[in-house]
Amino acid sequence: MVGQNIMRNLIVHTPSKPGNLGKVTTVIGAHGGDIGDIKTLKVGTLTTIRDITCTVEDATVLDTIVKSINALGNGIEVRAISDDVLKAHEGGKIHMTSRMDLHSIEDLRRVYTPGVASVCEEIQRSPEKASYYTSIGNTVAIVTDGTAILGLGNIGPVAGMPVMEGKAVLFDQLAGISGVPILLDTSDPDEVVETVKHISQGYGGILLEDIGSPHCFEIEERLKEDLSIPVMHDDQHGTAVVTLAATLSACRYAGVDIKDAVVGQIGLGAAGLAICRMLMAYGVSEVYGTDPQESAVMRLRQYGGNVLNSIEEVMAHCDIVIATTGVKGLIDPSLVREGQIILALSNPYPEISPEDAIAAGAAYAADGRLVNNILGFPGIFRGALNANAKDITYPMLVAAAEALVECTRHGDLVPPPLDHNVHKIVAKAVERIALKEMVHEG
Ligand SMILES: NC(=O)c1ccc[n+]([C@@H]2O[C@H](COP(=O)([O-])OP(=O)(O)OC[C@H]3O[C@@H](n4cnc5c(N)ncnc54)[C@H](O)[C@@H]3O)[C@@H](O)[C@H]2O)c1
Ligand SMILES: O=C(O)C[C@H](O)C(=O)O
Ligand SMILES: [Mg+2]
Repeated sequence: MVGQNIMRNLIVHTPSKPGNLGKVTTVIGAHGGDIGDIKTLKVGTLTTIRDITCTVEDATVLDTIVKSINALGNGIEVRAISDDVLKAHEGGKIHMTSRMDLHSIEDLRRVYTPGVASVCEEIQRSPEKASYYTSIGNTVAIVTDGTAILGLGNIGPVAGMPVMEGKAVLFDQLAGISGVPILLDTSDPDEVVETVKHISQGYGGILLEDIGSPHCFEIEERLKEDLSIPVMHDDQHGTAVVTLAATLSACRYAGVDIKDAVVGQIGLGAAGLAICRMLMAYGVSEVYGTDPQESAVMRLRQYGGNVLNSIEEVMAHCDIVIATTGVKGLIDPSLVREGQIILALSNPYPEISPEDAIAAGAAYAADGRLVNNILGFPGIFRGALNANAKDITYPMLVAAAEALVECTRHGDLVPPPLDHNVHKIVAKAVERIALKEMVHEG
């Protein structure tokens, strides 16, 4: 559903009689509202109160829905509309907490002065003990310059903070990692690299997030080169891992060897170029891409990809089409061919909705809510930190993608993002490869 832009909660009162909820949901659906959760807040003898989560295209549609529900009459009424998304963000989504309780002066002396001094000295004598006696080894900096926040563009790091806090929530809940947002007021690669290098000793890893192309490429390459902790640009490699997993599953259902698949990538920025590179490195021989920016197209050529001139050409030529342009509704349903696989991954709005793609003949279709790097970065970093890896390598990323395929139920493209077991399996697979690589190096 392209354009399902706003989510609101409708507090609806109905007389406590069967059939009234049905009337309300019918009205919402008839006007194009997408119903999420329905919570019953109160069942009284006379009145039932429900909280209905509803996603709609814009405020006008919402207004029409509310008026139409109220027009049902007979005591059916929308009593309040609340914005639960904004409410959930009040005060921010994260908070640094202590792992120790302070109950006594003794606790204080152990946790803080003077006891703490001996731990400082211990680390001074043996710096490697910092990973044991501090939280550094389990903390990842989430670094952004705010230049490519989702598909919203260059809205700046402060406006992008809710996304960074979101990534920290996912790190914590899915991988037990502390994620600390770092907002940079510069996009200059020299300055970004210098700044991140200067703060890096406080972290076990660096997740670069929503840094736009092309400067993201240089920044990531230089930081990987200069730092001896794992560095990964999520929008490049986290996305590529999950997309490879989805592509592997899709090929399996279509009975096609991924190496023989004809893949087209629309948008060759951070996500798109990394997806192409990942698929080519995995052995897909026919990878095509398109992008209005000549420099983006040149980069694809450099890595051995083929260039097509338009979206129409990609849609006409490729069996699997992946889009990461940030442009809502870019793919016209008339371009979709029977049996095609369409992954329209831009957030918050896909290039074509899965429903429209399927209706137009696609065999499989997904958007960026489903095929999302949430399935990649938490487990990848958990595995890398567990192994004490100095880098995140291509074999570690492939292991993550293959672990995701293993966890995918038949008929789905990727596993459910909130299944903690999935993230554990990804982490284990990444850790195994990291340890193997370290043995080879050592
Ligand atoms: N689902 C996920 O997990 C996931 C992960 C990363 C990025 N994304 C989404 O992908 C989108 C792009 O992110 P990014 O970090 O790669 O941004 P980016 O700015 O680096 O890249 C966007 C690219 O799309 C190109 N583009 C714009 N209009 C186009 C058009 N009409 N045809 C072809 N190409 C076009 C641009 O020239 C640019 O090269 C965003 O919406 C983001 O939310 C999704
Ligand atoms: O944040 C997401 O949902 C995925 C991705 O990192 C994006 O930028 O869209
Ligand atoms: Mg991102």
